[in-house]
This record gives sequence, structure tokens and C-alpha cells, in this order.
Amino acid sequence: MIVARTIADLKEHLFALSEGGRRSIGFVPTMGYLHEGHASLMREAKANNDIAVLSVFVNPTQFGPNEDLDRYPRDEARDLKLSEESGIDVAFLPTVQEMYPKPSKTSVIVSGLTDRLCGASRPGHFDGVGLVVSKLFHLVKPDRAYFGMKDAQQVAVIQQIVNDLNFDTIIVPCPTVREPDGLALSSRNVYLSAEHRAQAVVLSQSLALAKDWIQEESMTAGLLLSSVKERIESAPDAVIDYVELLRYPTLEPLDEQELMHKLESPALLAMAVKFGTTRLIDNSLYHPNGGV
Ligand SMILES: Nc1ncnc2c1ncn2[C@@H]1O[C@H](COP(=O)(O)OP(=O)(O)OP(=O)(O)O)[C@@H](O)[C@H]1O
Ligand SMILES: CC(C)(CO)[C@@H](O)C(=O)[O-]
Ligand code: BAL
Repeated sequence: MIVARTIADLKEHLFALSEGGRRSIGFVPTMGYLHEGHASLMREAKANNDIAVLSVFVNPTQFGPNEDLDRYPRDEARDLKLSEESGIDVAFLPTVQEMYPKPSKTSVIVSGLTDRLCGASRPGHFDGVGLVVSKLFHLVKPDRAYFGMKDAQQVAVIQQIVNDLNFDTIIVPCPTVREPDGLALSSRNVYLSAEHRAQAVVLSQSLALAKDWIQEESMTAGLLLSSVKERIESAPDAVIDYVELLRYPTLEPLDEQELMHKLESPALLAMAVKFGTTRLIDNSLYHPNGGV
């Protein structure tokens, strides 16, 4: 596996390996501290492309002033080991100076899709994601890029950027990988105390319950939301940031009276919940035919 730390190095290696763009590139952008969720994306990239590229970059422009940029977990040696084992050919690990030698005067702002969910509770977050993903796509020129559905809003936002800016990249959404008890894998799980780790299972449990509840004939969107919130709040330390039910991928809210078993388009039940200072997200996508 080649490790590139500069843009010049990355471009040189990619040009050689791809034979000037003739061989396909699958790309997995991450912020590192890799886990099995990231590994599933890396394996998918390797299985469906000639060359698999990983980036590890804790992107400062997507963190708010009071967020966890400074304490975001990092373990480069472990990341390199897992990425090599997962079939990555080129790992790009730039410094902040390399990616942003000067503050960017250009922004990539997606309107509408970023008004709710994490876009509302983390102002400016998706502007930073849009900027760095656009920069990375220009550098890597991937044929396919792999993103986890745990960040469902991110997938919708990036798909919109690709459509609007004519990137020649297919966005491949990948399923959320979970711990045996259902907790979605996340680099930030490492922040959880043992007590909060035990309580955090309430997120996936509430999503599983919602899957049953939507089959009930009288279940409306409003009732589903209040039932899910009640379930989450049964965990003593859970503090809800948001729980929302939106059409996917347009992210328009469902009507409170809408009957869930009569859904006509996919609906996303998405949540962000804090345990102490740790903010976790999870979601599930429900399809009109009752499929999940
Ligand atoms: N459990 C998971 N299953 C599948 N993909 C995942 C999972 N967790 C993260 N990803 C995906 O990995 C990519 C990189 O995400 P990131 O590095 O932020 O990891 P993370 O574990 O979500 O970290 P954080 O805790 O900061 O949200 C994103 O496309 C994200 O959706
Ligand atoms: C896509 C991404 C790597 C951009 O920094 C980040 O938002 C993430 O890890 O999901
Ligand atoms: N997985 C999204 C990256 C972030 O939380 O900033």
C-alpha cells in the first residue's frame, strides 16, 4: 500500500497506477480512527474498482467552534494496518496545511438539504463537508465513492453536489455496520463511558421498534415520532438533539397525520442523541412497500 502525504505525491501515484485514468478508482473518504464500518466501505471499493483509495483527514472546516476537533480520536498506525488489510492501494493522509495552505475563499454550500437534522444542529458543518469532499474528488478523480448510510444526510448532500457540479463520480451508499447489540459503529463511540455505552443501545432499539410500529394501521408520522422519542428518553442520560421523520433523499418533513403503512416514498427516521458530551447519530430508511 502506498502512503501519500502530499497532493503532488498522491497525483503522481494515482496517474501511474491508473495508467493515466484508464483503470477505475474507488474512493473512501474518512476522518480516520478506522473501524469495521470503514473496512466495509474499503472492501467494497476494492471489490468493484481496479484501484482503491482511502483518505484520512480530520477536516477542521466541518467542525463548529465548540465541537470536538481537538480531541477527535486518532491512531495512524492502526488505520494504516486496517486499510492495508482491507485492500487499499493508496492511502492519502494530508496535513491541514497541505489541504488548506490558506483559508479557502471558495465555499460549497448546498441549500435546502442542509436546513434540518445535522445541518441545523451543526451550523456550517455541511459547508465544510462540501468543500473538502469537492477538493478530494478533484484530487482523486474517483469513478465511484463510497459513503456510509449512518450519515444519510451526508449522502444526500454529496449526491446533490455531484449532480449540481457535474462530478464524474458515482456515489455508492453503503449499509450501516453495527455492534452485536445494535449500536452503530462510530469513531466517537470511544468517548462513551461504560454506563453510557450500555444506554446507547437505545438508539438502534428504538429504530427496530419503529420498524414494527409502522406496520400498525393507525400509526401516523406524528405518533411514531413521539413514541420513538419516549423510548429514547427511557435511557436515563439520553438527551435528544433531534428525532425527525423526513422523505429521503429530498429531506422534506412528513405530514404529522400521514399514515406510515401507506408511505408513497422512502422515509428516513433520523436521530442525534447526546450522552454526556458524546453525540451519537443513527437512522433507518423505511420503504413504501414495507421493506427496510
Ligand atoms: N457504522 C458504519 N457503517 C458503515 N459506514 C460507516 C459507519 N460509520 C461511519 N461510516 C462511514 O465512514 C465514512 C467516514 O466516516 P467517519 O470517518 O466520520 O466515521 P465515523 O465513525 O462516522 O466517525 P464519527 O464518529 O466522527 O461520526 C462515512 O462515509 C461514514 O458514513
Ligand atoms: C466525508 C468526510 C470524510 C469529509 O470530511 C466526513 O464527513 C466523514 O468522515 O463522514
Ligand atoms: N461522519 C461525519 C463526520 C463528522 O461528524 O464531522
